Amino acid sequence: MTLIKLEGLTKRFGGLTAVSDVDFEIEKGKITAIIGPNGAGKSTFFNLISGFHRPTSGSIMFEGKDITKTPAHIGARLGIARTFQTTHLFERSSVIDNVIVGHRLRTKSKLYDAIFRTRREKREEQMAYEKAMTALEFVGLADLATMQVATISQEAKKRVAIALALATDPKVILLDEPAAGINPEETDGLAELMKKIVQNGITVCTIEHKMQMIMELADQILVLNHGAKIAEGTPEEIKTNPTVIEAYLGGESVAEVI
Ligand SMILES: Nc1ncnc2c1ncn2[C@@H]1O[C@H](COP(=O)(O)OP(=O)(O)OP(=O)(O)O)[C@@H](O)[C@H]1O
Repeated sequence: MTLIKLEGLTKRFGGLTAVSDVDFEIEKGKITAIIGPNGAGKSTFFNLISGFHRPTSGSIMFEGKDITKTPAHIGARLGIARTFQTTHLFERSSVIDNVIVGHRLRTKSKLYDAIFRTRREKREEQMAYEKAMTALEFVGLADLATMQVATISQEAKKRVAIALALATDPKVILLDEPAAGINPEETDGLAELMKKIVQNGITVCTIEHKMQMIMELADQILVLNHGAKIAEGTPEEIKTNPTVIEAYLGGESVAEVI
């Protein structure tokens, strides 16, 4: 079943076409990977789906609804969550406070509520704490909840970034290079976490450069090059696709690389 349907998705920055006329469907309950060389348009593609950029043309349907012009905070409420680089975390705050802030940014209290401490505000504060704790337990970080982010490992920070997205109760989570900068063992741990997310009914869409991980993990892969879709398919199909081999790997012998 299709969760997100993209048609003719295009984003231009001045004269540069970062995403070019992409048709693609993200399947519900699956792990989809977006791959492609540096500058291929992967991050822009995520920014379009999550509403951080508005497409120049084309459309985005989410659960059959047109969300092409929906801004990010509304997209988050509809159930689209994305992770950011770990550099976006507040290093001097605790792990749990980081997750709570992430959740609060997406909940309803307005400044008025915060100042006058309305009942809704207090209720939301309690809810945010509980959501944050549940998300931390889910990603295996409950023990680190009160630690300052600056003192935890890079891998734990990656998990905090994921917890932050999970705390918003998403239907789909967009992961931006979750395994960048961590060792192979930790990469395996993150792959397990992605499987667990999907098993819990949340669709996963990930940008990742670690090919071995993607080939073992993804159900479907979208390959972008210069903003355009050059291939889509299962890992097996992508591994042997001559266009992918040529464009993505510069014609290198493929077998060892993928
Ligand atoms: N806000 C922006 N303004 C202008 N150009 C941009 C902007 N964001 C991205 N670009 C350009 O769009 C192209 C695609 O960039 P994007 O970051 O989406 O690629 P990517 O595949 O995520 O790359 P990487 O793997 O290096 O992160 C690049 O040429 C980039 O310089």
